[in-house]
Formats: sequence, C-alpha cells, structure tokens
Amino acid sequence: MGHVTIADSTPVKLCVVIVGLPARGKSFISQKIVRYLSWLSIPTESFNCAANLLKILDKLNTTSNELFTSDVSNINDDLLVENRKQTLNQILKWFDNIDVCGVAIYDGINGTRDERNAIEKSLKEQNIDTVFLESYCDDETIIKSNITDIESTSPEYSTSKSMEDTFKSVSNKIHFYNNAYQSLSTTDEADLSFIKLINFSAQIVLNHIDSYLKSRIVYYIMNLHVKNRYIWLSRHGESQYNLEGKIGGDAKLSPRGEKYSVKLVELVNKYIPNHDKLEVWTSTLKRTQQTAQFLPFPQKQWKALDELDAGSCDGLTYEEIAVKFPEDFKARDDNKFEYRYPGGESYRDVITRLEPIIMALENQENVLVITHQAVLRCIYAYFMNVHQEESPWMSIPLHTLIRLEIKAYGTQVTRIKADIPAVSTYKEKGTSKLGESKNSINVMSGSVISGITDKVIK
Ligand SMILES: O=P(O)(O)OC[C@H]1O[C@@](CO)(OP(=O)(O)O)[C@@H](O)[C@@H]1O
Repeated sequence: MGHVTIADSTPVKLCVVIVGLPARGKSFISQKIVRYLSWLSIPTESFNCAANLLKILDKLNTTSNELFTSDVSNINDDLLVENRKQTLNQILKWFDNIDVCGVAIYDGINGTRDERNAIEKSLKEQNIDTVFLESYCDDETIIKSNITDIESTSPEYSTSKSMEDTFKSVSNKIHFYNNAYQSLSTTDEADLSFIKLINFSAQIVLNHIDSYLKSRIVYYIMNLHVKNRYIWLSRHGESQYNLEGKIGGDAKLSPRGEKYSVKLVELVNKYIPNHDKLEVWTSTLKRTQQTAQFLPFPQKQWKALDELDAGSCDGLTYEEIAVKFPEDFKARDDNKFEYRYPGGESYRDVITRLEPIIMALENQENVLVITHQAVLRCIYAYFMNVHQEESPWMSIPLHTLIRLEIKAYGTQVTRIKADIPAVSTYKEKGTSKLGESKNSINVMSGSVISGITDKVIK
C-alpha cells in the first residue's frame, strides 16, 4: 500500500474534502483516516480550516465567538474566502513533496456547492484527485455527544468557561453555517466523487468512488464506530522458547506461562466489565491457545495473528543469528520496520496482514486479543499512533494485560501486571543480548495518549 503507484509513475495524490456542519464529528473522522493510512505507510495529513480561521481572527483582534454571534450580514465573506485560500495553499504545498502517493484531508465545513466547486477546481488544476466526505447528522443525541467531545478537545473552545458556554458557542456556529448549508446530493452534484455518511454510519451514500484508494477509505469508514470502549490485549504466557531465548517456533508454555493462563481468568473476571459478552481472539500457535485455555468465552483463532515469520532464522537465538547471519542481524537493527527475514516477514508485512484485524477491532467491543510481541506492537501502534520507526522497538512485556480505552479523540492505556515473573524477550538495538527495555516508557509513546496506569496484581 505504501508504494501505490500507477503505470507512468505519476504520483497518486488524493484530497479528501470533509463536508459538514459543526459538531458532526468531522475532525474525529479526519484524524482516524490519517491514523489508518499512516499506519499503512501512506503519507497522510489533515489540514484544519478552523485552526487557520483562528489565526486570521487573532490578527484581526477578534474571536470566532464574536464572528458567529454577530449579525449574519456583518460577516465578511472575504474572511471565509481567505480562510479557504490559506488551507488550500497549505495542502498544495504539502503535495509538492509527495512523489509516490499521498492523501491530504481538508477538514472544514465546505457547506455550499460553490465552495466545493471552487475547491475541486483548484485541486484539479494541480492534478490532485478529490473525494468529498460529508458527515450529515440530524440525530440530536449524536450532536450533543460530539459537542461534549469538542469541549474537552478542540483548541477553539479551550477558553470556554463552562459546558453551557461551549454549547452556546457551537449552537451559534451551527446556526450561522446552517443558513447556507447544502448537503451533498446525487441529483445536484451528480458528477462529484463523494461519500455521504448519514448519522455517522447508519446509512452511507456513495457516488463515483472510482479509485482503489477511495474504496479503501470507504471500507475503513464503514467499520468505524464512535462509542467509547475497551480493547484488551495480552501476549501469551512465557513459552519454552522464550525461556531459551529462541525466536519464532510453536513451543508450549513454560510452567510460569501456564500459571499466567490460570491468572488470566482472574484478571478478566476482575477487570473486564461485561466479560460475559467477551470474545477471545488468539493466533493459530500453541502458546496463545494454551494461554486462553481456561477462559470460558467464545474463541476465534486467526492466522493473521500469528507471530512475525522469522524465516530462516526461526528457532535461533539472537546471539546465534548475530554469528550465523551477521549482515542480516545488522540490517534488521538498522531498519527493523522494513527488514524482511530471508523466507520470512518484515514488520511492514505484518501490518498488511493485520488490516482485517484492525477493521474487525474498529467494529467491535469486548474483545481480548492474545497474541505475540511483534503483532501486538503493530496493533498497539495503530491505536496509539506510534511512528513506524519506533513501533518495532516498543516494549510489550509478558504476563501483562493491557487495556486500551478508546475514546473519540484519544486512547488511554492501563497495564495490569500479573505478579508472575517471566524472562524478558526485549532486545535493544546494537546488542544480541536480551534484557529489560532501558526505555520501558516507550510502550506509552504516541501522541494520543492521555495517560498510562500500571497495576500489579498479586
Ligand atoms: O521483532 P523482535 O523484537 O525480534 O520480536 C519478535 C520476536 O518476539 C518473540 C519472542 O522473542 O515473540 P513471541 O514470544 O511473543 O511469540 C519471537 O517469537 C519473535 O520473533
């Protein structure tokens, strides 16, 4: 995916132009697309019109509140045109550096046909393809919950004195834009390429979805859901191979690993709310299935959750690899994300095969995923927005239940450590020895984290 290109090697440039009144979850959708495509190694960036407007207003010594509460006739149209021009310029400038494939998200209201035509025209002149993505919503409950999220996350409302204050400002803004708002329609804008979400994803209208990239975005959005929820992750219990420092294989659990499989039942009962509805996903390898053996819940085995395939290095220790395949050993340390074991896989390969898992996780709640070190790093990187250079080096210790609390605008991590010792399977860059990660904090790196808590369970 990261190398999507067409025959004459013309770069694939796509701009997703968001359409929707305030409090329709536009920034949430934009950020999710950025995270998903970036995780697939497609350079993607979101450009927020409201943030640009704030800067313009700042220069004019006024605030968005004053703008939207003033009489409609006092609103200076030029201001909004200038705002659009600035956002478009940023997007065009960003595309200048894209030489294979890139997606820009124009995150704004873009509520009139004239505006949309103007945007599409400017982008077309620069050979940039456009798809409009409208979030149309008339469900008051969704709108209210969006306003609550905006209050705690949007810089535009950071100075709001109270929730009431925010509700008032957002309502004024909705009222202001609503007057001229024209929803996308297959009759009035029959030629436009667009996706229209009605009440989030209760209904979806598609028009001229004419490229691979656009259809991927559609598929992803169809799986999104806004509800706050938990996803539970765990590595399998310590395995015989882990004890011996060997990688790969299909070994059984060590005695301590078996203890963890018993303890996991207790952790699930204690910490997972509604665990009666829990579903457990494992890989097809013995160590994950043994870890799940005492959990009395429906279980699914996914081949896609199998550990990164170490190819000709399978069954060796890192020290043996360093001696037998010194060039490979160095190449992997130099670029762990891209390095592919001879006859095996790279982290990039694992991400590609994990895509259906991510889709399924976006769609579901009450899932406990029991899998492996490399696979968990990739899943974790998606939810925590961790950069691909950093993700293969994250520390994901054994005998720890990880809770990801997924909220509209961020993810909170809690690590619940079972008090059962286990070896470290962490290898720092530049050494072939195993040891605790010097930077165990890097398990929590990622820009969307709102906090991390550790609990040790005796
Ligand atoms: O990418 P690195 O850091 O080598 O980690 C992946 C390795 O982790 C291991 C343990 O060393 O995973 P796991 O025990 O979770 O199945 C190996 O099997 C696997 O090759």
